[in-house]
Amino acid sequence: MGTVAILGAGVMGETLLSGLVRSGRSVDDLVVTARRPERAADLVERYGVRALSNVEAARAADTVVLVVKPQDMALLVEEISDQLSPGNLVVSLAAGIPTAWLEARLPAGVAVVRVMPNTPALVDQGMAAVSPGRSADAAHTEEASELLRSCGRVVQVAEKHQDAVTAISGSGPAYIFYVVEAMIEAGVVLGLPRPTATELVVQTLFGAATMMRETGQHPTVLREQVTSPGGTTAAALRQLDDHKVRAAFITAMEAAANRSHELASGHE
Ligand SMILES: NC(=O)C1=CN([C@@H]2O[C@H](COP(=O)(O)OP(=O)(O)OC[C@H]3O[C@@H](n4cnc5c(N)ncnc54)[C@H](OP(=O)(O)O)[C@@H]3O)[C@@H](O)[C@H]2O)C=CC1
Ligand SMILES: O=C(O)[C@@H]1CCC=N1
Repeated sequence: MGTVAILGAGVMGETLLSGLVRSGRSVDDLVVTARRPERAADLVERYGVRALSNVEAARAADTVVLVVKPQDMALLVEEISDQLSPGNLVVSLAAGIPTAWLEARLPAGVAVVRVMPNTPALVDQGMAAVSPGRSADAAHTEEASELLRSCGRVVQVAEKHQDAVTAISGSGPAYIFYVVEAMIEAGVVLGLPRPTATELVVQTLFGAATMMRETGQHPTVLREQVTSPGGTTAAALRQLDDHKVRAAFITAMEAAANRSHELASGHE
């Protein structure tokens, strides 16, 4: 795979960097860039990786991973475009930016793969979806998948589904943390010490997630197993239905997908 440059090593860029290092990738084959010198120095110190300018990194790399915010992408691509040629693979982790948008701003024939990762990659439990652009072949897609497989699972999806993927698994961890926060608050309202409420909720989430993965049973079946007739769970779920929580989740994820779609046209 040669040298991999991670351009814009913030939250997601560092998550990928750490996954590659944990999976045994030599730091000699990795370079990073950052906008702020203190951020670059911090990554150099903690990972032993080289930090370069965007232009130097693009020149040194075989695979260039773009991890700046969608709103910063146009400037970055303009800066590095001259350094790239069809021998390079460009992997974009940005929400909303189509491969065609990048291809139009890069030299003809440069392979582009669009990826939507998520932050649980930090603990090797990431979920990423990859979509090849027009000039990317199966080997390029595999190369991008291998990068993300260093820290979790990878599926390939048609690019038209990437806004939906972004809404579901890209942003997904935030919705789960939001639910966890609400449940912890409920425990506190009910009189539990906050650390106890936190432990109860986090282990319940971990247990429920493990059950879904290990039993392979549909969540509806697992929910029904908890819901005794006339019992406590039924009383709670009725309130969630009365408050249209399921509908709110669907509307929320539609909003996320719409926002992902908007980001390509440079909306602030
Ligand atoms: N966070 C997440 O859960 C996920 C994020 N993504 C995508 O990943 C991308 C990055 O998101 P995230 O990591 O959260 O954001 P961050 O702001 O944490 O990271 C982006 C980094 O890029 C730096 N940067 C901006 N412009 C340049 C530049 N021209 N040259 C070098 N570095 C630059 C920023 O510097 P500075 O610190 O100075 O602003 C920042 O450190 C986004 O496109 C997002 O859509 C995808 C899936 C999940
Ligand atoms: O909120 C965002 O825009 C990014 C993309 C998916 C998760 N975080």
